Amino acid sequence: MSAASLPILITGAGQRVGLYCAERLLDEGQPVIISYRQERDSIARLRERGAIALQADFSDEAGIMRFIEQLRTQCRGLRAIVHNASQWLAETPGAEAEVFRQLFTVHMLAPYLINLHCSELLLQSEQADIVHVSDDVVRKGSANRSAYCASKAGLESLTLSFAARLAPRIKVNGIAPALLMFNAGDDEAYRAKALEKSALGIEPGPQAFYQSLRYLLDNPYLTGTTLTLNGGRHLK
Ligand SMILES: NC(=O)C1=CN([C@@H]2O[C@H](COP(=O)(O)OP(=O)(O)OC[C@H]3O[C@@H](n4cnc5c(N)ncnc54)[C@H](OP(=O)(O)O)[C@@H]3O)[C@@H](O)[C@H]2O)C=CC1
Ligand SMILES: Nc1nc2c(c(=O)[nH]1)N=C([C@H](O)[C@@H](O)CO)CN2
Repeated sequence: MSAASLPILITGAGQRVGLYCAERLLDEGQPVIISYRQERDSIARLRERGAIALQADFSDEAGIMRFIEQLRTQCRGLRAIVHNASQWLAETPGAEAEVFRQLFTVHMLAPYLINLHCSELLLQSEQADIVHVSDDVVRKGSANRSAYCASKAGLESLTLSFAARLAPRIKVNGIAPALLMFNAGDDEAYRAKALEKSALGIEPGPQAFYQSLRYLLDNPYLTGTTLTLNGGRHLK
């Protein structure tokens, strides 16, 4: 079936980067399915534009499997799956194991189970892609967010494994961003320090990410690749 008519699934697209990508795909006439955890005004706007929005909490296996069952009733095939859902959690003292479990579940178990159970939907599309969203911090580790970093490193390993497992019919790649968008609570000192960490010193916004996603979706000769999108952080 022609790729253009089948939807692209973006997980965690109720806000920020995922929402921006969903809006841009809809602008281009691409059908979209999103998952979201919390109800937001953005969800209604996406539905008004024709997107299918499925509520899902990937904090345990049961929630992931409920989403997969819902998804399979909503579409007969998929053009691509973008594993964007993520929590940027630091380990809170005394709750380290629970934080680690949550991060492993959303960043590794959810993509793993969704890929296992939904790759047959991708096989309905002439062009088929899976995109894992990791983090440039995997490159050197993180003293402050070790569990987050480890879970994203595991996701990068899944990129390699699924690329080998699903070739040649399905391409599997990743994007490893550094700072894309600050959060509302980030103060000036934090912002200045974060900008200083890269050679280009900018907050690029979600459009830089979307350009990378477009590249992976449009290029037929890429699989098992994780794109660095970090403003030259590795040069500092
Ligand atoms: N923003 C940045 O500067 C950077 C982002 N990245 C990566 O890029 C991607 C997009 O970043 P950004 O837009 O900031 O991401 P967000 O922090 O906004 O998270 C995206 C969505 O993930 C959803 N989510 C979180 N936990 C769960 C869960 N357990 N089950 C289901 N959904 C969940 C949230 O849903 P809800 O809001 O409904 O709870 C949220 O809207 C992420 O993978 C992130 O790790 C990497 C480096 C830098
Ligand atoms: N799920 C999220 N992951 C990350 C976020 C975020 O807001 N949500 N933000 C970052 C930072 O921008 C970091 O890259 C620079 O300080 C990392 N991951």
